[in-house]
Amino acid sequence: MRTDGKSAGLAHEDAAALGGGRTGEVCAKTVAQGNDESEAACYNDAHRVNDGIASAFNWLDSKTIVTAAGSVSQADAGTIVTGEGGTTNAAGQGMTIWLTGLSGAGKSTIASLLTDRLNKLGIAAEWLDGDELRRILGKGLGFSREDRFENIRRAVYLAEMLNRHGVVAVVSLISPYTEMRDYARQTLPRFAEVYVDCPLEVCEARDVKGLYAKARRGEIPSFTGISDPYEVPPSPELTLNTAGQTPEENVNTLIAWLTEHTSLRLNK
Ligand SMILES: Nc1ncnc2c1ncn2[C@@H]1O[C@H](COP(=O)(O)OS(=O)(=O)O)[C@@H](OP(=O)(O)O)[C@H]1O
Ligand SMILES: Nc1ncnc2c1ncn2[C@@H]1O[C@H](COP(=O)(O)OP(=O)(O)O)[C@@H](O)[C@H]1O
Repeated sequence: MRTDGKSAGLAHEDAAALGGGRTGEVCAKTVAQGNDESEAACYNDAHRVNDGIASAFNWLDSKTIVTAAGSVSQADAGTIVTGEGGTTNAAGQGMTIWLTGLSGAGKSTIASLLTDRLNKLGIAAEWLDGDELRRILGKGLGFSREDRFENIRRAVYLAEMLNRHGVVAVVSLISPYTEMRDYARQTLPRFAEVYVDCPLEVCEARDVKGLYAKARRGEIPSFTGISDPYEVPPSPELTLNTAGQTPEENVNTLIAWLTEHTSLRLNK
């Protein structure tokens, strides 16, 4: 895939090159073997990747020129842009809201609600979730420190691409190491680290996916909080306590923070 800003499209093989599930080698094989059902699944996965990334390009304003060669040029910063979904962003509003915390802390719940709220407020926002990213783009990645870092690198790559076109990226990844989150902070243009704080005992009692029980039985090695570290962020932009508050209260706190500290137009 081109990363020089000259190409606005993502071809099927580009999605595959990102390393996603059936979009990689397996796809090449199934397509070659002419297996219709698997082939359709491959293309669906590739298109999901395409949709996620290409949605960044839905927010280009009316002054944006899309050339026959597929290159784009963005109009002046501050212009209101309208996408198919009816959301609007001003160029230069792209930022990343990075939710970090233990499994079961509430990252996905908050990220999903926040993305919805932003979209309803007319802000183009995309949710990049750990589980989903790993399913589509995480081919071969486990949970060693190196693999987690690679996972974060891929998420940062996508977030940067979305940000470049004014889209707010809402990222929910455990991202357990300070070094990894600092990499994201240094790489992304506008970045807010949100610590989704919940005591391990509460996460374990929730055990949304039954993974803590498995980890305690020794069936999942290197499980964050049980047999692998989680480094509490030393200075996040915001901490949300999910043990004592509802998801809606947490999202209201986040929206209030964004209103005060960013240029997002949230008072509509
Ligand atoms: N060993 C181990 N440790 C932690 N989590 C595990 C593990 N194995 C599987 N899972 C499931 O994978 C989800 C975490 O993926 P992430 O991509 O967010 O992790 S990381 O940022 O790369 O550390 C995590 O999802 P969430 O519960 O939504 O956080 C778990 O469902
Ligand atoms: N304030 C809160 N914020 C987020 N989730 C909460 C909150 N209070 C209770 N929960 C519950 O905790 C669970 C969190 O699960 P999830 O969002 O998948 O966590 P994570 O993505 O961090 O693994 C959900 O069942 C959710 O309903």
